[in-house]
Amino acid sequence: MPLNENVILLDIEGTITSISFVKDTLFPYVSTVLEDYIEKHWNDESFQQDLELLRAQAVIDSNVEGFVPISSGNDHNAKKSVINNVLWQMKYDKKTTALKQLQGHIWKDGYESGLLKGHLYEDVLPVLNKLTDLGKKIYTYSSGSTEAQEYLFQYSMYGDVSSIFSKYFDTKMGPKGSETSYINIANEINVNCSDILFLTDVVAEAEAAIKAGCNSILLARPGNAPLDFEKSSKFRIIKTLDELLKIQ
Ligand SMILES: CSCCC(=O)C(=O)COP(=O)(O)O
Ligand SMILES: [Mg+2]
Repeated sequence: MPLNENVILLDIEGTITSISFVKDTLFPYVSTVLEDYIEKHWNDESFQQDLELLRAQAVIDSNVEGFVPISSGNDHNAKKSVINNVLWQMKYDKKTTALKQLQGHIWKDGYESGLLKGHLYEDVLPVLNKLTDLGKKIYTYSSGSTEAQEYLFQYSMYGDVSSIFSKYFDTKMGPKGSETSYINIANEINVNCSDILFLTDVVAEAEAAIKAGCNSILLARPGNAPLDFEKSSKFRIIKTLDELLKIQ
């Protein structure tokens, strides 16, 4: 079966980057520096925009069990409540645009100081370069903000590899489990869904992409959650991106 699609759309965590890098390095970095970051950046325009999103998300979340509210104002209690709300969202690995935007801004310092280096599996760059040579366009779609994605690639363990990617997409296109999000991405890049191959480690995301009319392949990387046998049985499952070149 040839690789017919011209657009390769990649999930990041669990697909081209290890889940361990995200859960054991990126997320703990945020938890560690969060208090200092908020103290230092509270009055910055960029943080005030992040705060506006966090407050809007808090209104949406207010009925969720265990919800941690954000106090109004700019005093110590307000700052403490923001920290506690962010830690609560992170505890449940919430994929809200508000949390993801703030995390991206916090990781920027870590990447620029050299403390963070974006992880990529070793097969990723050689295969993406070959696919690019074959005329394929490479895009990413992650719950991580587009800025967070760009930092990961600019400051990757292989140096700045951001030029391989035509564009990054995040939850501003919609949640990854919703078919509409894939239609939005297709519209953004002016192609039919049938011209997109979406690679992911999450069956629900693959199913949403298929419903939208895209093709989808599942990644089974070491350290990923085991794939549900029945639900994943209708998909091709690959262990590394090398297998994409074999279906040329
Ligand atoms: C762009 S790196 C940060 C990844 C992240 O925050 C995340 O939630 C991972 O989500 P993905 O959609 O890439 O599985
Ligand atoms: Mg993933």
